[in-house]
Amino acid sequence: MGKMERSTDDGAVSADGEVAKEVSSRRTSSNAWCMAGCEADRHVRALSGRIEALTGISRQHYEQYQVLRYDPSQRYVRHHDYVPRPGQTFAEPHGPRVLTVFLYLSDVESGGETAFTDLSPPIAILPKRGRALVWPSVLADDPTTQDARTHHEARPVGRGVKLAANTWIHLHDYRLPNLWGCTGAFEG
Ligand SMILES: O=C(O)CCC(=O)C(=O)O
Ligand SMILES: [Fe+2]
Repeated sequence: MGKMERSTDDGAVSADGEVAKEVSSRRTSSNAWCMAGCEADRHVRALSGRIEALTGISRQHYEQYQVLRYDPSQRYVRHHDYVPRPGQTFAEPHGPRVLTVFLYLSDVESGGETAFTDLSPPIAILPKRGRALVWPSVLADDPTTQDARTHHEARPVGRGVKLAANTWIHLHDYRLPNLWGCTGAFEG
């Protein structure tokens, strides 16, 4: 796995539609990406198989696992995993993120819930090692339109360390355009 580094959030969008990654007080965790060597691990491959069985969507549609670490007081404020941009037409071959499969890799003594702020009533999920949470980012009958109900936040960790991982699943094949540098990920 890559090195743990301070997480970034989406920043300004440039004229050609590229989204800047910026360090922000909105998101204070650290993260590492599970790249080639990590993905070749048999446990990681088995995990992807389980997610394929759960979602019915091939791993070709998944971004690399993003492994997260939150120390006490670290958090991610309310946001959405699919950020629509003005005039976006989904010319991107991989399409939007349609599902998040969120994996909890540790227990936390207090805090660190994933909370869906815009549901009434809001619901909050406690981190529990081995627990997985799945939510959609788009509407079932229009998978290029954001489902605004799934805005969420990671509440600050109280005591303990929260380890978790994001699996972001796209509408179309993500791996081929990613190989060709067409997804905007991992430059620089
Ligand atoms: O840590 C959590 O509970 C949620 C993290 C999250 O929403 C994200 O990384 O996009
Ligand atoms: Fe999120």
